[in-house]
Amino acid sequence: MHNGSKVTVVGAGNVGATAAQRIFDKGYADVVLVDIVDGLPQGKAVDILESGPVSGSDASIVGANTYEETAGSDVVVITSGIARKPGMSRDDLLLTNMKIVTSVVNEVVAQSPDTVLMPVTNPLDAMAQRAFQVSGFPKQRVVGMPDILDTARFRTFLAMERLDVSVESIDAWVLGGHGDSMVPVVGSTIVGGQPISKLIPKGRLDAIVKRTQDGGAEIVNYLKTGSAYYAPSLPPSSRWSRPSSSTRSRLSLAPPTSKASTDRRTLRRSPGQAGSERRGRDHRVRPHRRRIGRPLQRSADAVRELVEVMDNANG
Ligand SMILES: NC(=O)C1=CN([C@@H]2O[C@H](COP(=O)(O)OP(=O)(O)OC[C@H]3O[C@@H](n4cnc5c(N)ncnc54)[C@H](O)[C@@H]3O)[C@@H](O)[C@H]2O)C=CC1
Ligand SMILES: CC(=O)C(=O)O
Repeated sequence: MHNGSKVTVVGAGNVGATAAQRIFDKGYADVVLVDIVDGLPQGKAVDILESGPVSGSDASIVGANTYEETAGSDVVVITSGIARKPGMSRDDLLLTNMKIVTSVVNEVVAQSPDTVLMPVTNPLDAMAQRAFQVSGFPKQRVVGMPDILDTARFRTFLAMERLDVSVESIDAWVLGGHGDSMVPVVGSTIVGGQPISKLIPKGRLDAIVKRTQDGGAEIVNYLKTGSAYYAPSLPPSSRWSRPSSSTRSRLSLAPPTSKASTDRRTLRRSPGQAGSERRGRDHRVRPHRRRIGRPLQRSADAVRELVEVMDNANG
């Protein structure tokens, strides 16, 4: 059932182990699960492997505390790092996770120089930027995950408004960074061919936008000892192997060579699929640029501040 691809997942905690399980279950790739905790990735990998006869997966999965097994990975998903607790923002994780992501990227790139890096660790935009800097990869090979999550949350909350349609019929987009200032684009949200503003009153839409922006905090406040991991562990690699009409956009990052270029590049979540889809998306978002321009600028500023803190920390 698997297709010969190899995905490494670094971090065998909540997000990493769940992502590994999903990739394995679907047979998208053989999986290497890496963690610094002795026995943790090995134990989880064997446990997942033993589920193969039940899930019907013939993929392989191994756990490791070092990186030799990861050699030749097509994709490396980076989930290693600390997660926030109630009262913390994603940004509070910055310097601790910067050091972890830096060392992990050095290790994985040494083994898989042609891989695609997919950082998940928070604060995501800053970590993706870090991975980009440390790896020296072209921006197309450093792809942050969160817009899949943010957009999934937005679509879920819209679907809860008794629209009586499948979530698959809700075509929506969230732009900007994966932080409190993310920008759900109400103006380009379409349900069954209808603009969302025709189906849901403005007050409710405002509340849905806010709930999407606070989606991570909502779950942290329930869990108290960690953050969300089921929705965040959607295996993005499946998007590459199985593109569909509901393919979401992805965030790619480029170097902050100037304020303007940081804004433009940091905030462009480029569809990771066909050029035709990209043109379609641009066409849909362009009319709303004026309305979302300022919120996107705020989101870019927030990301830039984090990148500057990292640069000053010189880690
Ligand atoms: N961008 C996004 O949308 C999301 C990001 N996250 C972030 O993902 C990260 C992981 O979250 P969880 O899995 O819930 O945390 P967790 O605490 O369950 O797992 C983290 C794992 O990383 C491992 N680790 C730490 N340092 C390491 C290193 N140097 N090398 C290898 N492994 C190392 C730990 O041993 C632990 O097993 C957090 O930073 C969290 O904020 C979580 C959900 C969504
Ligand atoms: C953890 C996180 O970033 C989220 O749930 O959005």
